[in-house]
Amino acid sequence: MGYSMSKIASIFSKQKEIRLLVCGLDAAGKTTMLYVTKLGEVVTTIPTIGFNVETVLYKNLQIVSWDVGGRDKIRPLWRHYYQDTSGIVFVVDSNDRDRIDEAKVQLHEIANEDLLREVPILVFANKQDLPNALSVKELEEKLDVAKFDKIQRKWCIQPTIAIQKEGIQEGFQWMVDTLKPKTDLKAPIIETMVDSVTMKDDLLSIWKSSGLKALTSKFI
Ligand SMILES: Nc1nc2c(ncn2[C@@H]2O[C@H](COP(=O)(O)OP(=O)(O)OP(=O)(O)O)[C@@H](O)[C@H]2O)c(=O)[nH]1
Ligand SMILES: [Mg+2]
Repeated sequence: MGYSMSKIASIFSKQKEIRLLVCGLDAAGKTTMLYVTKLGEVVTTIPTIGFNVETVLYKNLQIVSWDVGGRDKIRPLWRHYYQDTSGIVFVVDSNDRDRIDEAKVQLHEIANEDLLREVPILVFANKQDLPNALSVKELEEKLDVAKFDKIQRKWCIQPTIAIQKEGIQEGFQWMVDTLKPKTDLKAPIIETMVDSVTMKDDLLSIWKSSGLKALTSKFI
């Protein structure tokens, strides 16, 4: 399935600006996903070293990516990137059974961050091409997503093979469908604010023109 960033961006085109946080343990396939998304191509990656935040900007789509493995000392810095994040994309190496518990801990830690507590969570169950890969059903259990259900948190586990460009677009489509009702909800709130500004202007003009100001100033 070949596609490019513009196709993914068009999924998001009705939204203003979408900021997604892509994270996951090292070697999960985050950089590969970013490049597939950006270029529509699989590139050869080397491990992203240090606190290396990768950002892809395209039209109204902003994807910020970093790995969440280990480095406790720099963890407070991450908060800087949480602001205005609309959704979490958590990439898991489904084949790495030894580190699935570590991935679970990281997923729940990031999901519980104050600024991210209400955003939808898309889990890319990556490397589904490998013979030892955990299935979506198994991952649901291992990652304890039932916890998210309890608090009515929106989540989805999307199987992917990043190196074959499979499943990524479907995952982003879920994200935008999930974010849509939220965006629609905002419209009446904005209108109400505009209404109240208009109302305030109307009241002020009545106030000025009707001599009420002079009248009330006698009593105040
Ligand atoms: N078999 C298989 N390998 C994959 C897949 N996606 C990524 N890889 C490989 O996994 C390795 C790690 O991928 P990266 O994209 O560098 O992983 P990362 O999450 O950015 O890793 P860090 O930068 O270390 O955090 C690379 O050799 C990729 O080619 C996949 O779907 N299947
Ligand atoms: Mg990387």
